[in-house]
Amino acid sequence: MAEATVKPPATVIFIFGGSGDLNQRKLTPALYNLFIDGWMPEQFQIIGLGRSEYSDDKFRTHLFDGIQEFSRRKDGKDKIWETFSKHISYLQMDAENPAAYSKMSDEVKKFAAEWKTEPHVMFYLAVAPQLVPDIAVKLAKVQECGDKQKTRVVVEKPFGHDLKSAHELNQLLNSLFDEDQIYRIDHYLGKETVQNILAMRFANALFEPIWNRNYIDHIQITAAETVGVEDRGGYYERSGALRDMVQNHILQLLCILAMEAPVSFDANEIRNKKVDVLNAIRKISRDQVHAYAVRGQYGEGWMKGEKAKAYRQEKNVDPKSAIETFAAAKFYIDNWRWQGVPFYVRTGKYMHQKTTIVSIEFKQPPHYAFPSESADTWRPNRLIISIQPDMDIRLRFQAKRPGQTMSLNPVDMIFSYKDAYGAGHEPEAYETLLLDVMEGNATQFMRADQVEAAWKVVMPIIEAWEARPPVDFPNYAPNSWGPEDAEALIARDGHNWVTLPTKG
Ligand SMILES: NC(=O)C1=CN([C@@H]2O[C@H](COP(=O)(O)OP(=O)(O)OC[C@H]3O[C@@H](n4cnc5c(N)ncnc54)[C@H](OP(=O)(O)O)[C@@H]3O)[C@@H](O)[C@H]2O)C=CC1
Ligand SMILES: O=C1O[C@H](COP(=O)(O)O)[C@@H](O)[C@H](O)[C@H]1O
Repeated sequence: MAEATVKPPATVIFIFGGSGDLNQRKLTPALYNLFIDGWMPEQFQIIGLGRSEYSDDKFRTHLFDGIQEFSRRKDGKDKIWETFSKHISYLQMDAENPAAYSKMSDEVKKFAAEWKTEPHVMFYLAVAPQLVPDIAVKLAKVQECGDKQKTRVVVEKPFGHDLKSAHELNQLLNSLFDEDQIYRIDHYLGKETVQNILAMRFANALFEPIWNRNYIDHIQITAAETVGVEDRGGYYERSGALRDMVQNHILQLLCILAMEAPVSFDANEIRNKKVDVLNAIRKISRDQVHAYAVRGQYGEGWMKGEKAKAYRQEKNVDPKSAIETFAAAKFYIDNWRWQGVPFYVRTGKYMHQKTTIVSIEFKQPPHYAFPSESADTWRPNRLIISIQPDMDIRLRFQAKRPGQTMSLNPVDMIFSYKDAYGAGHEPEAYETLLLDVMEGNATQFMRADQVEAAWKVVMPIIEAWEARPPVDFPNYAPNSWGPEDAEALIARDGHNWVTLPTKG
């Protein structure tokens, strides 16, 4: 990340779930990296909240361990950490106890007096979703002690459990806070390569003219993980792959790929363009779900030489669980740009390869003038955007093989972030998004209507699956690409899922 020129205003950051996994793994490492790069405000305090008992020092050590394990910079206990850690403290409180909230107001007042300015206040809700409504109601009272315009509430995913609960949560939050105070976070939107799709599409004249149904045959999005559900069985049993990944991350990616060109980078302009895409996705009727969506659950097996438990054997998982750990679907967008172009998406745990890629496959040239034998090696033009772990963009096109015959074969033109900018300099998604919150930039966050529109897309699938428990679970092995039906979903249309070669 480039060095900061203008820093965000003085800010007190309260992290509900300060003692939790997300804070240790992602949030504090992100704030630490922002600090190293000079992006943190001159005056700031990070206050972790939770019921667990921690002294400030013990809490700092716990977070430092997280930095050592998870941060992109694993710096030792040096001067920078020493300075940074002075800005961290811990407040033991039960979020369900209304009386505890006065301690938060006291903290804000204390820092306002110390810094001689009324600070911005960020409430980051990194807690289980069922706690969010209650905390939000109580926070509305805390904000009354300060300047409403300086208060921001960050809500982690999952945002609701279904359309109804998401709508109710939106109504509640909108009754307590203004929409521009609410930051519904989706960390995929903070990923460098995801943001780069916007740059690629809208800062170049090259792609936009062919970015439509006239030239694009179909689009694929794969978000595959090599990890299983690990110790998140309790959460996952109420979620599943469709709610956990498709409703949010994958549909947001689809929006960025399919949206119309924005007039400006104003938050609402971008969100309007994205919500138009969601609203145009063809509704799948419940009785058509089997033709458009596939679910899977991993059984036991082997993963990279280690024995892997079946999902149904994981901690806090029902031994007869019908929850899917894999989901694939085909969507159509009914508008002028995308009519008839299928968007295939898939995501799963314990897949063969950790990879998030977008593949855009172009149509055949209208006329093939080359010798007929060269047609054997003809492959469609394909643009692959690799989001992680490698960050690159590769364009496949036909080239003439050197020699006296007109012999063609497909080649790749590759833009690699690592080669262009060096490795390890790119900020983590949470760095970008936390800085955006401090700066009051909501462009990469979801608006209420976007979240609900995304739920509307997946609800028929959820309802059909819940109404008809699977008979074939578990139906895929760890270290595979999911159930066979997922191959059939795309093979029926004459295509295959695209993968990149695994690196040595
Ligand atoms: N972990 C991850 O990688 C990701 C997590 N998320 C989301 O972030 C949120 C948090 O997840 P995660 O950190 O994994 O969950 P954890 O279970 O690790 O943490 C939950 C936190 O909530 C706190 N908490 C629970 N009840 C109370 C209470 N009554 N009062 C105060 N604090 C309470 C716990 O603190 P204590 O026990 O000390 O009270 C703990 O700090 C979830 O919504 C999750 O979906 C989203 C993306 C990725
Ligand atoms: O939100 C979530 O995302 C992670 C995958 O994130 P990534 O940045 O590693 O791709 C996923 O493991 C988790 O189940 C889900 O809740």
